[in-house]
Amino acid sequence: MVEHRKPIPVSEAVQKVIDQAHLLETETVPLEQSYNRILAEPIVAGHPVPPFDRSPYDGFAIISKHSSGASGDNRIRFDIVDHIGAGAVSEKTLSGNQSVRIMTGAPLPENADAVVMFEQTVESDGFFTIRKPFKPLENVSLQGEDVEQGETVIESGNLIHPGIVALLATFGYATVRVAKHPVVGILSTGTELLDVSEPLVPGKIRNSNGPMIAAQLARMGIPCKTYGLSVDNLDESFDIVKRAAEETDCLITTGGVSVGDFDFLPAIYERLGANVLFNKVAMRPGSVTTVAVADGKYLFGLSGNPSACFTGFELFVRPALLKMMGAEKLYLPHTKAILFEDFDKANPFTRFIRAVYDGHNVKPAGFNKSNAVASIAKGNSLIVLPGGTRGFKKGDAVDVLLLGVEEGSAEWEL
Ligand SMILES: Nc1nc2c(c(=O)[nH]1)N[C@H]1C(S)=C(S)[C@@H](COP(=O)(O)OP(=O)(O)OC[C@H]3O[C@@H](n4cnc5c(N)ncnc54)[C@H](O)[C@@H]3O)O[C@H]1N2
Ligand code: MOO
Ligand SMILES: [Mg+2]
Repeated sequence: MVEHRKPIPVSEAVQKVIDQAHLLETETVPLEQSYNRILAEPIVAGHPVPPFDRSPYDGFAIISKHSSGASGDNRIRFDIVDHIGAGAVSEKTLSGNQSVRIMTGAPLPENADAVVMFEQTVESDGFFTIRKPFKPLENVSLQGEDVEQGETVIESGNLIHPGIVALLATFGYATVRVAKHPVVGILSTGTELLDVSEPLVPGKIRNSNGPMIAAQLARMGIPCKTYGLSVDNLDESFDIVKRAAEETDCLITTGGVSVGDFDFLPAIYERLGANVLFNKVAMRPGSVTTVAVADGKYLFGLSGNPSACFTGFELFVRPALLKMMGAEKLYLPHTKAILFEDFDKANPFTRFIRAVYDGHNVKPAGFNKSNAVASIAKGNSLIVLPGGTRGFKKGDAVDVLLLGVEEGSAEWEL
């Protein structure tokens, strides 16, 4: 008799999954290898930025009070007593109408408190004149105006993106403490599966899920072990899953999780004594997505249908791996967008539709069945339509989850 499974809401399923995450250890990597890793220490400013008062322009450093009263009819003259570029420090201490010719990034000389841009002067040999008064600190980048010494600028748990790399470099982090990567395995199950280099033969298809998931992991900067293909045979599949689970923190299988005669993952979980968190989610595609935990290891049983498999990774695997790495922002970023075409199908379950989002409008990325592959290739986002609804019209505001965006969201907003 066919097993009847009880679907649970997507948000509950996501919560159940991340609740099982155990924190991985940390390691130190060279700054050049830190991109896309999860920061495992706060970035604390070891010095102010900028570290000294400096000129933001190419021009002349002056004492502002000596410019008072300057006008078109009363040009005020300053003598040039020194000349410095960025990297040099002037030995001069200004007094009266003295000035230093100074380039962008150079520290202000002693007593100077304003900078006149070249464009604001008329220059002659050894002096220049100006036609407007300057205020104290006019055209000065003050020490610490960007970051104060001792400030925690970025908290632990953030993803290291290029801006964070710049900040790390600013403070001299030649090495950075980051979360270790989880060891993730991928096993594609299905007697029908061929390797990508094999020619098609009747009844068979090429394995697209395995390479797709490896790329989804690569997008997160996470390497993987691939366990290749396994035929739908309980004993054989059990042996591979058992070994793979021992060798990894997280094993992702695809296929074999539904109620078919050759869907063996449910039996494998049982034989392993795994704790099945759920085996039915109120979502389409991916309703049969199953997640289990055995000996502290995640076993993600993603559906074999490519669109369901893709969605299952983004919704469940991604936040779980991020949580293991101590990340703060676990979820795909969410936005609202305007539906660009009618969507008349009923949504008994929450529906995730591969879609193209252009910053304002969103529309389904073509053929949108669970077994579709082209719409995964064309989409850059997922439209989310709540369960129990139907009849969305062009012009309606809908929820959208963005794919492939560096910075995630700290909240599950759906
Ligand atoms: N009687 C029922 N039948 C089905 C149900 C159900 O509730 N009752 N659920 C359907 C839903 S929904 C889905 S989704 C699929 C899920 O099936 P499985 O996860 O067990 O996956 P398979 O049966 O192994 O494969 C499904 C489909 O995907 C193709 N596939 C598998 N692996 C790959 C791969 N690595 N690369 C590309 N394509 C792959 C496979 O050939 C099948 O066409 O079950 C429904 N049935
Ligand atoms: O699990 Mo299936 O993908 O809902 O269509
Ligand atoms: Mg099946």
